[in-house]
Amino acid sequence: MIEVNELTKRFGSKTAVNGLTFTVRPGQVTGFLGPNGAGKTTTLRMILGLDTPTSGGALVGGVRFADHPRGLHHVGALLDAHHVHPGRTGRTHLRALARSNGIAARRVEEVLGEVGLSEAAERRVGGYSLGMKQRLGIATALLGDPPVLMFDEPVNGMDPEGVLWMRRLFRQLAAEGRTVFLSSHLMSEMENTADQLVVIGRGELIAAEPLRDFAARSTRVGVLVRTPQPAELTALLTALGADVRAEHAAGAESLVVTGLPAERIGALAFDNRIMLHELATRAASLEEAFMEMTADSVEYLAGRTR
Ligand SMILES: Nc1ncnc2c1ncn2[C@@H]1O[C@H](COP(=O)(O)OP(=O)(O)OP(=O)(O)O)[C@@H](O)[C@H]1O
Repeated sequence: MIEVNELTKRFGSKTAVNGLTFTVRPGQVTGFLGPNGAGKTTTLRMILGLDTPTSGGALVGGVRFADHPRGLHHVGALLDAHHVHPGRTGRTHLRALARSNGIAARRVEEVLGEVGLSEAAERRVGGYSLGMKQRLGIATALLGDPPVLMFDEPVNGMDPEGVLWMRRLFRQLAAEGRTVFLSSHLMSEMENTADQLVVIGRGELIAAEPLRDFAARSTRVGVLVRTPQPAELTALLTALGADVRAEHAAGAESLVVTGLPAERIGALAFDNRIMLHELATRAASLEEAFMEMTADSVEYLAGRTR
């Protein structure tokens, strides 16, 4: 379990993390989401005792990380995959860590196998691809068989097969009863992986809830309508108080209507001899819910700086 309480971090006049409070529970995968610069890495670093909070604090397994002598047995983390000496081989890197943490050399071979690096173990890390470095970072996190695992943007640089492997691994680690906390700036990476979400923007908490609840809160749930008479239908729909937005997807012009059910829209079109090519209720897209809820907190928008 990770408990974050009123965590705040200022760098000079910049507030990177502002009064964050949330809990990450064991037995589930929790996604830590926010646009670039939202404060995810700073939060993870404070949880790990690598940055000192300006105020507030974080507990891992009920204790402050800095107070815990058992290091890798307590929490496993992947923060920066490049943070490995390039001249070392994967195996030497893991063996050195195992030795300094009182972990048997046998465990190094186990984790190398688990992350699929057994064959590359004798190669220098400097020649590893980013995906291989991420795998090595995951092996490092798993070395001490810890109950709590934290990964910062683990999917970066992974190929599609690697992404699938990683998803399965995270789900398996959670099924074993561990606390699994993953950061990402992309909702699509969480959609098939996370049970719970902690969403932040500009250092502040936006949501901490099950992924399903987060999706359901999207206001963009609507009805997709494709018609060769969009102007006529739009006029009728807006006269009834519906909200109509034109959307260009897959080479076709569509309308997304909110405020009226599909049945009413179909009946309205029929009564007014408007032809429909498609009429479908759209489920909430997680990507949309995320974009909508973090829209006010994106630091850098294309074309303008907020
Ligand atoms: N050491 C530092 N000194 C000054 N400002 C910092 C420092 N570290 C982070 N920041 C600022 O704090 C904010 C949060 O940064 P952080 O790296 O935690 O965000 P993030 O959510 O991890 O973003 P990304 O997805 O881009 O990694 C940013 O505006 C960043 O520029």
